[in-house]
Amino acid sequence: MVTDSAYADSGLEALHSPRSGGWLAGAGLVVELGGRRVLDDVSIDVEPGLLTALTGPSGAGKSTLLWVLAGAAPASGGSVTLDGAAVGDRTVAARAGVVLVPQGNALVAALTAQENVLVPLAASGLSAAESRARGESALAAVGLSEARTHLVEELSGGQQQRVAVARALAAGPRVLLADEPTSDLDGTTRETIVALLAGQARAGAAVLMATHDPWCAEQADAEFHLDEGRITRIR
Ligand SMILES: Nc1ncnc2c1ncn2[C@@H]1O[C@H](COP(=O)(O)OP(=O)(O)OP(=O)(O)O)[C@@H](O)[C@H]1O
Repeated sequence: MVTDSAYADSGLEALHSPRSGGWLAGAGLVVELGGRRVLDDVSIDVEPGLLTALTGPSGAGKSTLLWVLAGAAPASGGSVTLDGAAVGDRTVAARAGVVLVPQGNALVAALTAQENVLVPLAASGLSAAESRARGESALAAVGLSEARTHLVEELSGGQQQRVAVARALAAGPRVLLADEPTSDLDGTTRETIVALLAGQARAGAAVLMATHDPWCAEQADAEFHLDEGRITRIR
């Protein structure tokens, strides 16, 4: 388990919005792609206050499940709810505080690290000063203060991954869905990122992390395992 002190050392506490976390639930989800059942009657609870791991082999359906839970991809069966209310499309889910860190980061390569973090904050209606403060704290927490003015296309894969996590944390999400957030990171940075995700959960958010990494899965409070579209709760 990642300790709270590891998180406190990150200096990110002040970022967390006082908004309480939401309980995100997928029930009986079915997704078919290319004639194949990628999610087969999948049910999952992403509970506020917990860091939950989603494990499983490559191609098991982890990314698909995260996208469906985020309202970013449709399911042909089942439902996704946040605190009992249906999660609509991505716009509605985003307004409700559901933040997705997709595999591949989805950063804008021609903007700086700082701009990538600030744009969604400004779009959410925060003042410029508040956005800047949150952005600086988030980038500092992932160890990228000095690189904040670098274009994303000039950053390494691991640095880009950290920018994507900083962008998500700065938003103060109620629900954070992170797809392989540590895949390109070295040991120490990996620990920092997992500590930040755990800290977000301690602050009340529901956090789901898809991961191939057994160490990352061990740090989580709960674990679901997907294999060939079928889900099992491990703990
Ligand atoms: N657009 C698509 N059309 C057809 N099949 C798809 C499509 N997107 C994904 N798939 C298939 O769905 C299955 C699940 O993919 P998904 O990316 O969700 O798995 P994953 O568990 O996240 O894998 P990884 O760990 O390698 O990222 C895979 O077999 C993949 O080939």
